[in-house]
Amino acid sequence: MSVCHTVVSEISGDTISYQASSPDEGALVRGAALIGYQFCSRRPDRMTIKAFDEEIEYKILNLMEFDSVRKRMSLLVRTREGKLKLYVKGADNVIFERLSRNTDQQVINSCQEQLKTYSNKGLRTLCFAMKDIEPEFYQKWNKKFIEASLAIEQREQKLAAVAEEIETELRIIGVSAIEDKLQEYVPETIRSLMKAGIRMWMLTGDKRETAINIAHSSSLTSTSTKLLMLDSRTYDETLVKLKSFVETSRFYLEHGVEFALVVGGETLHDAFVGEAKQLFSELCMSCRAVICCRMTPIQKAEIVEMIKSLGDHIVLAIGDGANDVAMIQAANVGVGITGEEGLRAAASSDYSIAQFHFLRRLLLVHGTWNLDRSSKVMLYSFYKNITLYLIELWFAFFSAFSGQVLFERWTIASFNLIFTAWPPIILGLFDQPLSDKILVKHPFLYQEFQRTAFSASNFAYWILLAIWHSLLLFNFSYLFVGKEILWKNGRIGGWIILGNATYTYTVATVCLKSLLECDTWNVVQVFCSLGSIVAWFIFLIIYSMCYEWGWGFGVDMAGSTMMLTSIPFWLGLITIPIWILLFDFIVKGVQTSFFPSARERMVLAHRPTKYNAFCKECGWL
Ligand SMILES: Nc1ncnc2c1ncn2[C@@H]1O[C@H](COP(=O)(O)OP(=O)(O)OP(=O)(O)O)[C@@H](O)[C@H]1O
Ligand SMILES: [Mg+2]
Repeated sequence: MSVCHTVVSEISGDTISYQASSPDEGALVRGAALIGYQFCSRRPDRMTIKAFDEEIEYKILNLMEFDSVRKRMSLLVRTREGKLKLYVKGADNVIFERLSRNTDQQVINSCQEQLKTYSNKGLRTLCFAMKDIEPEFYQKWNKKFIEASLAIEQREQKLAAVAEEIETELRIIGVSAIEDKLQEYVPETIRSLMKAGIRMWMLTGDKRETAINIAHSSSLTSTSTKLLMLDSRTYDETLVKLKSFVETSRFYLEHGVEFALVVGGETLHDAFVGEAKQLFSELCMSCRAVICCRMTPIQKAEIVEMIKSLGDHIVLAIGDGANDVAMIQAANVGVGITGEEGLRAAASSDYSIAQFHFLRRLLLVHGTWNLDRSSKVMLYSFYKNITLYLIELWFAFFSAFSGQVLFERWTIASFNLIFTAWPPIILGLFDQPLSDKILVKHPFLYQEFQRTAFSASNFAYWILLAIWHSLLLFNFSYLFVGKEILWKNGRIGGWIILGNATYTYTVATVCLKSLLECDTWNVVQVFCSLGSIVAWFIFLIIYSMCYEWGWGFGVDMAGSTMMLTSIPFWLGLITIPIWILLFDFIVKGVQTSFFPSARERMVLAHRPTKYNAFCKECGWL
């Protein structure tokens, strides 16, 4: 424990502190120090340990580093007496495969017994083994090792192959167990996410018993969950097992029995082939949870790819170690946890969080808000553009397809750029359909928002609404300022007055519509919507003066400010947007009162009790 590792020590005064890239190694070295074998220092070629009061120095000859595929590491040292010793530590299955054939069966049995006891308690286990190396063998082997270390191509594979040659005929020297404490609120988070309709899979490099235990303690499975163990070694065996499990799962589903699937890394490649793949995916999709143990990083990524290929699934992968990087990158959404295992996972993820339980807020609150906001922004953007441009179409019918456009060209260009730019931006940034506390408290809302935020019918509704609004806007505008006498002196308007008035009513309707669509009003939202309408008036006044000031452009708009002195124009501004939006308001009111969705019921149930918000469904301030 105090020799075979890659921990680095820092000595300050009498105390030695350890820096370890793997928390397990740090724990083992500290554990060894507690029982009298203190690791003191490491230089590139030698290390010192203090066994009780005696200092022992080892010359470090070769280090075969740990990786998640080899699931072991080894260190070859020369002792003071000149003997060559290889120390190996790693996962139980890899160490047992490499033990000497002469190993006493009783020792193996007692180790396995001990490992079982530990892993049933959810502890992470490791096996330790060693071997004496003959100098002649070492000479030959070391040449190959140096060659592999200097290789430019496939260095890792070559080093692993050389290591494989020496890591044989081992003598077991013991097993260890480390408690891998769950972070805070892991069970609560998993329960919430499952209630939100998210399927949870646990992919771990750990052994089966430990994985099952951790699944229990993290609420992924409960005591009543039936476990289907898929641990066969051959394809035929896997196929037979899968067929019977599919039958069992159908029975469980019919009788409402909760069940989970446990798959080992060795079985996984068989489950991904031919007929087995079909059965495996059916089984996985019907389980409460899937636990995959003894996974290599590549297998984790393969599973993510498989789920993505099974249909319309969005996969989120969350992990904290370097062995989770491939999986995080393969997933649609990758989340890395920064912590004891370094920053590799966080660096390759889309979102990085410090604690697992932040995932609950990330998904249930920010996920829900973002989905709702993005859908609204998108639908609203389609709506406002269709509304404006269809008016041109109605005008084309009206002007017998003369080619004349209703709006002045700069005002058309400024519609998206200035006068209706801010309402959707603010809607997308600040709208809060429900407060974060409610969303965390009622995880089912996550699914409800997914169902209602965006759908083909919703999209069609907005398009039809835009067509309807554009028709109303054009016809009402024509009614108010098209032919009527607009001024006291008996003058009527004309094309440019009709165009500017229709544009004004459109900007007002579209900006007020954004207020009607957002679930919460705040100062910025109100300011931007009303401010956009005011901005149009300021633009109109300045632009209509440009020609007069001799700037050489804006001839079409010259003198348009006279529109502002017409009473019918102002009458139209007060009534047209309100008439148009009143219809929307009534539709919404009827729908919310008589056919409320779960989301609307929640909004009504949690409406603010103070004079601090606007609840559009019940229409009170
Ligand atoms: N530093 C190490 N030296 C030797 N063996 C190790 C070391 N760290 C882990 N192992 C063994 O290798 C196995 C695989 O490790 P890996 O890091 O891929 O997954 P894990 O840490 O067990 O699980 P997870 O996927 O949840 O991180 C471990 O279960 C353990 O038995
Ligand atoms: Mg790990």
